[in-house]
Amino acid sequence: MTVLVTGGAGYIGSHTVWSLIEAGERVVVLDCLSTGFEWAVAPEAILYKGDIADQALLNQIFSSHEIDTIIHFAGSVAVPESVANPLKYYENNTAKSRALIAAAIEARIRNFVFSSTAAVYGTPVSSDPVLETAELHPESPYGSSKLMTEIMLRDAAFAHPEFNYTALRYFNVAGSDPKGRVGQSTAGATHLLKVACETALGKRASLSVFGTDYPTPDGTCVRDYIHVSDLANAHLKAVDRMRQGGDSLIANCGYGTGYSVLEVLDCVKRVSGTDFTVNLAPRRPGDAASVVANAQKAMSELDWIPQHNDLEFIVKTALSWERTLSV
Ligand SMILES: NC(=O)c1ccc[n+]([C@@H]2O[C@H](COP(=O)([O-])OP(=O)(O)OC[C@H]3O[C@@H](n4cnc5c(N)ncnc54)[C@H](O)[C@@H]3O)[C@@H](O)[C@H]2O)c1
Ligand SMILES: O=c1ccn([C@@H]2O[C@H](COP(=O)(O)OP(=O)(O)O[C@H]3O[C@H](CO)[C@@H](O)[C@H](O)[C@H]3O)[C@@H](O)[C@H]2O)c(=O)[nH]1
Repeated sequence: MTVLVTGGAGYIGSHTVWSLIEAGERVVVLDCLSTGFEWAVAPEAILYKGDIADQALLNQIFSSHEIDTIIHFAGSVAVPESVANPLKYYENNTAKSRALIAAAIEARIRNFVFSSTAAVYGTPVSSDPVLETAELHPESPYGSSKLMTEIMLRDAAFAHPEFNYTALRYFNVAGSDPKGRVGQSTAGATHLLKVACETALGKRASLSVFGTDYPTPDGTCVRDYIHVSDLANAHLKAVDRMRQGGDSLIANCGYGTGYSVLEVLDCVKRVSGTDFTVNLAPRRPGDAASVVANAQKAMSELDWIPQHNDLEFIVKTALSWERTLSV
């Protein structure tokens, strides 16, 4: 049995590929390297450079390897970019996922794990950690593009009972491999923790806080930051569960603790020992005020036990990876 990892040269995908290899899995990666890196793919994995919607390439992969599971990370990931260029997101995240799901069903692949997101919730009505059953109100084209894929998976799994999926709704993924092999490497990132680490190390002159008038304790947006290695491990648990006959599942992946933008910046300043310049700026379109996970379902259904629920550890690993990158 072999696992096909789309987007396995990217940030979360490359960490998951390393975890799969360490668990003794055979791994094939499909990645067009638009934001990923060939060097990030564990050497034991076989890399196909190409697009997830390339039917001929998918047929070649399916006929050359005994794929029983697809973990589908490939996609476009930046909320502000999705506001500026929504059709890119509906194409790369929704339309191309449809093509991949269709090919998987055609090839009788049984298990499909999908990278979904907390962005499907928008700002939850209640300030309590959000459950999977909460109403879904994405506030950006990115969130909508991911929700549409979840809906396709739900309907496809209903129509094809032999096809099962797990949609993991990631909260804000951060940090890097504690063994130092991979980390978040794409230049021009918009993610808060990555931008803050770049600023702390002098790669950017300053950082802007987008919005200080949100209905949150300090007026800045609140997010649930999860260490990338814990998230990678949740995928392995999802694969195990599906192989043992577990049916389709949607589960949050976060820690259940919210940090405001200012709290994150304080932590980066403390850990790095740098007092970098922070500018207060207007709100960024597409941002939800506050979203924090209730991850009980992932813990009970997947038997997922997070190991790195500690913002300082997340920041330390993110900083140590950032130091290895020249730009
Ligand atoms: N980073 C986060 O905080 C976060 C949170 C929630 C969900 N996600 C989801 O997790 C997944 C991985 O995100 P990431 O942060 O690792 O991003 P990333 O940009 O580092 O990785 C995406 C990978 O997919 C590849 N790719 C993109 N489009 C492709 C295509 N059409 N065909 C083949 N390969 C393609 C890229 O080259 C890259 O290697 C995404 O689907 C993203 O939406 C990320
Ligand atoms: O320079 C910056 C960058 C970000 N922020 C703020 O920090 C918060 C977090 O932003 P960011 O790190 O960009 O994450 P999100 O917009 O919450 O989206 C991330 O988290 C989602 C899950 O919650 C994923 O689906 C997305 O792929 C991923 O980009 C938001 O309030 C931003 O406005 C700033 O104030 N300044």
